[in-house]
Amino acid sequence: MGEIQATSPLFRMEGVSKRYGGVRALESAHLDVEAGRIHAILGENGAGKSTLIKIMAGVVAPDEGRMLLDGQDVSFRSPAAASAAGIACVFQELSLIPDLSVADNIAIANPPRRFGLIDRRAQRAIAEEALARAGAEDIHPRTAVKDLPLSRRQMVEIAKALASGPRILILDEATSALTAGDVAKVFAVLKGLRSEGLALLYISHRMHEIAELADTCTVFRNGRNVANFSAGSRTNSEVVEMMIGREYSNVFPPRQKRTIEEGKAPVLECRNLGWSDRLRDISFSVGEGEVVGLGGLEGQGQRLLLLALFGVLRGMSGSVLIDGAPAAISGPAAARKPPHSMALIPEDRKTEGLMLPMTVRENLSFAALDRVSRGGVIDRAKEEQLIDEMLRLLEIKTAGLDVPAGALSGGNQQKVVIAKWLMREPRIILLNDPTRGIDVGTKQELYRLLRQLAEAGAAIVFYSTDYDELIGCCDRVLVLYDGRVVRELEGDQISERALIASALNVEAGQEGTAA
Ligand SMILES: Nc1ncnc2c1ncn2[C@@H]1O[C@H](COP(=O)(O)OP(=O)(O)OP(=O)(O)O)[C@@H](O)[C@H]1O
Repeated sequence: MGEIQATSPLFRMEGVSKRYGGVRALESAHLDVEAGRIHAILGENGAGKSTLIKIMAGVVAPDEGRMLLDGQDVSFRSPAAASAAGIACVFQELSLIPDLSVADNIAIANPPRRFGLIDRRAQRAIAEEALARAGAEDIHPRTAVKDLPLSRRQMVEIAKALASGPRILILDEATSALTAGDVAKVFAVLKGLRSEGLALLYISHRMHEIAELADTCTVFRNGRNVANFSAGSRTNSEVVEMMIGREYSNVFPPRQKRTIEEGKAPVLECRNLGWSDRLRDISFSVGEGEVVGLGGLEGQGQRLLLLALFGVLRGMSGSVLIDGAPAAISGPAAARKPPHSMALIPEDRKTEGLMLPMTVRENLSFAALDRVSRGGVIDRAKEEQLIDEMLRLLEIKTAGLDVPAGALSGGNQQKVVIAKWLMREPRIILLNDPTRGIDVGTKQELYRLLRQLAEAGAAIVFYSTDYDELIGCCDRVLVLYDGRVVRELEGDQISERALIASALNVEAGQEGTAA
């Protein structure tokens, strides 16, 4: 249990609970937050982390318990009330309005006025200062948010939080959409804010981020705070065990030594794929049972390559062969169906993967319609059995099958997306950085599942921004740079060092900037 400080902390939460219907999202939670410290909140998907911070940020009202700021009881009826008290939040889902400019978004809650009108000049100055404080001075305040890539939008989000002049800054997986360069910048900014005396709450599933940033850690499990300790005083495995409440062993399943049958065509082969100047002369093949990784810095063509294979891009040059025969994949609908039987597991569950107002059952059974219906009639027993299997395999935590997908925690929503695709039993599985926001325990299950699918004959292409994942999961890794494959690493050659060196394309000495 957490040690309680003798002096009163900047912020304290005592015995806070929150239930959603029958689900206990938070159960008698206790938390002390100190000024000048970075406090990591850890826990598996659905442990209650987002609920905790939504309560702190005035988004959700607790059912019971109290909160104290500077030793005084506080309760926030709205996000504006929490913000006025000095609590700002950067959520994992972006809150910016795409059609407005960066400056409008930053000042939206409190625009500066002059003679009753919005003072554009003052607004721009506020935005410039906030962007500079967030280490994003390169973003122009007049740019429309919709014209910025996701990682830059996230920086605007951080600037927006800083513009309210918070004493407590909460970041809920705020770095999961950032490029490595931006993450390094954000970390420097956060450390600077710490030395200015801000209290920071940091939620992330990435253990190396916690190790680098945090001073204090609190672990939540099933809505309760189960441990509180100084960062660095526990090993990673110990921390994970606290999170998942069971023993934790090696994350990655052993890599298989594969022997490809002579004369057998690879399941998937691309020859000289090109698309505008963004994909250039890409050739590779994936055999039955193989997991081939795509590595490199973000934005080097990896996502486009997956879209190209899935039939989304028009006007591609080169050819794709499946089982040795030229494949004419006219679009995603054709890609999904036999004989191709492809699946593309997306990273962005909100726009590509899930129908949030629909129930978990509807989301899942819709995907597997071909497998659960015969002659146009849905076999309910079969549907139930398939869905059950997936819920168990991926440890999806939901109050039931008939709740809307939008009521699941972020990580659990992503698991439903993965389940949805895997239920179709695809033969070619394309994964687009699918484990963002997924807790370490479930990642382990996912890696095992991928291995099993490969062993059952699937061919897998796995793009990941997480080096550990490429090292642990893949038989080979193709590193992309500026739309080309610049290196192919195999077996034990796949190391962090090799991946980083080839990602920067240092050996080839090629000039260029990463997008
Ligand atoms: N609006 C809601 N309606 C119903 N249940 C909810 C709602 N919001 C959260 N829950 C449930 O509360 C529990 C805690 O969810 P919460 O989002 O706090 O988890 P989390 O620790 O942030 O997870 P993740 O790491 O996946 O983001 C989950 O079981 C979730 O399904």
